[in-house]
Amino acid sequence: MTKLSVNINKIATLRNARGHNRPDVLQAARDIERFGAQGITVHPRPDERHIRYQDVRDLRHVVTTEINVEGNPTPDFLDLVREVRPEQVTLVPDAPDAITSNAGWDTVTHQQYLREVVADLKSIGCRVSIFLDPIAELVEAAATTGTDRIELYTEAYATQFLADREAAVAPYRAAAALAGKLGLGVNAGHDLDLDNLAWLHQQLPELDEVSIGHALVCDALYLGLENTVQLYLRQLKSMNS
Ligand SMILES: CC(=O)[C@@H](O)[C@H](O)COP(=O)(O)O
Ligand SMILES: NCC(=O)COP(=O)(O)O
Repeated sequence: MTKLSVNINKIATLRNARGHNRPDVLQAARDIERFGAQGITVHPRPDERHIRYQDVRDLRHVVTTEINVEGNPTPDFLDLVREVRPEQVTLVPDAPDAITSNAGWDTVTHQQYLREVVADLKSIGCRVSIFLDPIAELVEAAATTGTDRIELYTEAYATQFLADREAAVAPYRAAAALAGKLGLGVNAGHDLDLDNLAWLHQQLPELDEVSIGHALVCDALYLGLENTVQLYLRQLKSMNS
């Protein structure tokens, strides 16, 4: 079964635009779970332009499924996850000023560093996932760090999907199969939407979880949050049920 973890960053972006508490990020998380999502993802950035560190602390008392906290393991980030102890931490090598995540880890170059971070996070009970591009040597190097999972960075898939869905998915299918052989779980995320999700899901039987935020929140403006969450869940049903 492939789980849907909804990234609520963009709900916080809207809230922050006015400085009050509308929309209420914690209530949104509760509702998203009630609508059927199996997890809540947040990616607090150093400038706290959307999810704030305090939101992550508060979510710990609200989320009953799983919290997935994404980010670059800076000292502040590591202090936060040590305090909150989310079910999953996804390591993303983004620069402080990145508009959004724009690269995966070079797990070959940063193998030793990642090994230390992974061990630290696993020692406090977090499942760890490493965000990377679908390249065999990156998957192999990730496996040596002790990580539980990888998260395949799907921006390239999403960009190519409409022109050639088979070419778009081929490297992801190979990377997921390799990860499975190496004993790693497989997550995926970035720019997934109602058009491209079902094909990725059908082609990657190893897929444990997708985290989706930007497109899902955009769709919710037109379709409503409950309906939207259920439409995304439906894309993940074909091989699950
Ligand atoms: C790792 C990843 O792909 C997501 O976390 C994405 O970067 C969302 O972050 P933003 O909401 O800041 O764009
Ligand atoms: N890990 C990916 C994520 O959380 C959401 O990415 P996006 O759907 O906002 O592009």
